[in-house]
Order: sequence, then C-alpha cells, then structure tokens
Amino acid sequence: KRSRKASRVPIVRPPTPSFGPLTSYRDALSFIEHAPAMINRGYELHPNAVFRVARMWYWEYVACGTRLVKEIGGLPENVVSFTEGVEEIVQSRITMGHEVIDNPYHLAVVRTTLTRNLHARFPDVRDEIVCGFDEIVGLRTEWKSVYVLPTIMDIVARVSNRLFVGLPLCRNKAYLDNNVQYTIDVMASSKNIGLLPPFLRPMLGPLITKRNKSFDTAMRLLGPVVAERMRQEDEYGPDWSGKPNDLISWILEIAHGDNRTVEGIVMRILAVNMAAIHTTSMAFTHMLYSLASFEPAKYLLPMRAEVEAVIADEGWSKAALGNMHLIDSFLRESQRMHGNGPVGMTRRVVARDGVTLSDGTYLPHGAFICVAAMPAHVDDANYENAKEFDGFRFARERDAQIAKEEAEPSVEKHALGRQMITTAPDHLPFGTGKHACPGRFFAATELKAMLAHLVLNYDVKAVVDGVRPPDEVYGIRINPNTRGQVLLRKRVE
Ligand code: HEM
Repeated sequence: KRSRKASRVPIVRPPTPSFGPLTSYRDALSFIEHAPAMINRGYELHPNAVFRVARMWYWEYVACGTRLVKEIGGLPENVVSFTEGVEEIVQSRITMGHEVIDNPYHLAVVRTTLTRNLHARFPDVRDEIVCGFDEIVGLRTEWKSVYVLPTIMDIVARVSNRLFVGLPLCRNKAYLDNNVQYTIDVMASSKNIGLLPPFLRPMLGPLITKRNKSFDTAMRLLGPVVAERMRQEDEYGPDWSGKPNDLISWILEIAHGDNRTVEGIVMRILAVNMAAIHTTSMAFTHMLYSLASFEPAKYLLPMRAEVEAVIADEGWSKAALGNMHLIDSFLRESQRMHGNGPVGMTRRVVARDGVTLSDGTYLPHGAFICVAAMPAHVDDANYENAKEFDGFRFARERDAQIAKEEAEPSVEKHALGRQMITTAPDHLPFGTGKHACPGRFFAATELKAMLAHLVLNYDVKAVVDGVRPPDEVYGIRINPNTRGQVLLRKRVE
C-alpha cells in the first residue's frame, strides 16, 4: 500500500524515448547530462509539489516551493537524515572515513567557537589574504592571464588554514597541496563510487579513493603540531598562556576520552578543510568569472569606491565588511545565479514507516528527498527579472529597507534579511533550516574580504570580452569551469 502511495508521485523524464523495463536506468544515465533541464521542467510542471527523477540505484524525490522547502529544512534527523544524504552525494564514509561521519563532535566547533572568533581573528585572515594574493597572483602592471580555480583554491586553502592551524603551517606548500588534493579527490572519487551498485561500494570504494594517502600526509605534517599542542596542554593546563586561538585548540577543548587522539583530530581538521575549501573556492571562482565579464564601470569601480570609503572611515575589520553593501550584494547575487547545482538539501528518509509531507506526499523509508534550489533562485515569482544577473539588487533592496525603517520606526525590521549569510527558501546556496551551513559566517567573511582586496588592488577583465567560461555540469553538480582564465593586473588608477 505504501509503495502504491509513493508511486503516485509524478515522474519527470529526459527527452529520450522510453526503453521498456530498462527505461529508468537509461533515464538515470541521461540525468547525468540533463539534470539542470530536467529539474527545471519538474519545477515548471509541479511548482508547489514533489516530483521524482530516476537515479541509477533509486528514485530521487524533488520538493518545490517555499512551503515544502521550509518543511524539509525543519524535519528532524531521525525522520530525514542529513548525514545519510551527504553519504550518498560524497560517499563520505568511504572518502572521508566513518569515524568523522559517525562521531562528528567537531561540528560543534564550526557552529559556535569558530564563528565567535571571527572578529578576533580577522586581522590574521586579512594578513593572509594580502600575502596570499601577493605571492600567488602577484602585482604586475601588465595584464596576466590566471587559471582561476586552482589559483583561488590555493589562496582559500591558505587563508582558511591561517584560522585552522595558524602560522607557519598555513604557508607550508606540501600541507596546503595535500588539503586541496584531498578536496579534489573526495569530489572526483565520490562521483565514481556513486556509479557502483551500493553493495559493491564498501569493497571497491577504498580502491578508488586516495583518502589513506591524504591522511598519511596530513599525519606527517599536521600530526606533530597537534601532538605538541596536546603535550603543552598536559604540561601547562588547558588555558596555558600563549595558547593559539585556532581550530586545533578549539577542537582540543571538546575532545575528551577516546576522542582525544592525534589521528582523530587530524582527520577532523582534514574534514573541515574539505567542507571549506571546495565550496568557498567555487563561490569565488563563479563570482570572478561574472565580474570579469562586465565593463569595470558597472560593478568593479563602484565596489572599489565603496571599499575605499569604508576603509578610510573604519580601517580593515570584520565590522567594516558589514558596511560594504555592494560587495555583499555582488557575492549573494553570484551565489543566487551560480549556486551549488539544480538541487540542494539532499536527505534520506530514515523513519521506519517513511514520512508523509504536509501536502500528502508519502516518501518511503530509504528514499532520497532534495529541494529544487536553482529553479527557485531564478523564478520571477521570487525575484524581479530573476533570470538576469543584477549584482547590486540586494544592496538596493537593503538600502531601501534601511531608509524605510529609519523613516517609520514601526516598520518591521528586516534590513539584514537579504545579506549574504541569510538563508531563505528562495536562496539556498547554504541550504536552510536545521542543517544550514554553519561555516557560512566564516565563508562570507573570507569571500567578502577577498573580493574587497581584489577590487581595491586589481583590474579584472575576461579573456574574451563579455564572455564567462561555461559551467561544467555532471548530474546535480554544477562547477565553475575548472580550466577557465581571467586577466588580472595591478590597478592603474
Ligand atoms: C561559500 C562557501 C560555502 C558554501 C556554499 C557551503 C554550503 C553548504 C551547504 C549547501 C551545506 C548543506 C546544507 C543543507 O543540506 O541543508 C553545508 C553544510 C556544512 N558546511 Fe558549508 N558551505 C560553505 C563554506 C563552509 C565552510 C567555510 C565551512 C567550515 C569552516 C563549512 C562547513 C560546513 C559543515 C560542517 C556543514 C554540515 C552541517 C551539518 O552537519 O549540519 N562550510 N555547507
């Protein structure tokens, strides 16, 4: 009876003829190429409902519309599991290790301590951005063509690790390369492991991933630093003077008993690197391709003027970033137009009896449910001229709201409602609800400080005027072009 109820959910198929009993397998292969178009079609046909698409080994249910997105974001872990959803997408137990996934005590640090320390650690983050750009991009007055993604990954790895492990390790090339390579390997190997039937994954998956090699390198380079910190704590107590204010110390504060091992802590720092480097680098790369494709007068010069004015008034600080509305808006708009992919917030139904959503849709135990993210981002019902890139739309909205709130004190206060870190059912680059990205406060600080530094110090243009290197699509993953370039030079005026 339950399976009959689940099969009432409409199917969206690719534009290929059916293939008898093998249709769903063939559709699943087509999905790899046509995912964005199929999700868009499903959203058009079922804007406030659930539809499903065939994946290689299961049906993927896709929820559309504000009400259902909110509902899914709020469902508890014992009904729909975030962890099991991530497991399917990045094959995390194989690519990252089951210890990290089944005992993720380090997440509490990302949710609280890391974010709380962003003000205090901002000068270091800023210092690393300046050194990182100087050393990796350079400051020459003639145009230089730069491969964007690898360059930005190197800078993001370095800046993130200034906060995670501090100097001098955050500038150690072998350590940084290992983190970047690990991030790339997790994404690449999970793609291949996901094509295997689930019963073969535990057997063949470990042969595909290079996790052990990355872990051994991390143990060699980071292990001694963690061991020395543990020794210092044992000798001088938990609050020894001179204790670095970084991720190693924050994790040690909560790692007790069996969790307090060098291996366990190194593995978790590697996992946080993985969550931070890939996503942040993708976001900056997308943004830079867009910035380069417009005339400087449209976006670059107004943002430069804003940064100059704010810095002249307040100097460089996290609070000053809060007053850079154009910078914030441009990044948010870039994430809206070039988010993580057509769908997001993948969860697996773990409630034994399945779950029935508020619209009556029944999802059986074991089903995968996600939300149509990109179609919501470009829906005219949610945004004016939604399909157009309008870099300053959120700054205009925010400034109008601030003016309104100042003029009428009784007006509901939501001027911050459209800033970069704010999630919404129509803005899902960081997800929304219970599992909304806890690293987004750091990511936003890092991205805004990097963009402010870039527009202040560099001129930017596309290799071919007005042209953005095309995105790379593989199923539900949309990445910025991995071989794309832009031209950079030291600013001339
Ligand atoms: C632009 C950069 C980033 C983007 C676009 C991004 C995006 C996301 C998304 C979409 C999710 C899942 C949300 C859901 O399914 O509901 C997530 C979760 C997560 N992110 Fe991020 N992220 C970014 C940066 C970071 C950084 C810098 C860190 C760490 C410092 C981080 C740590 C995490 C963690 C630990 C989770 C899992 C949360 C949980 O278990 O509840 N992210 N992120």
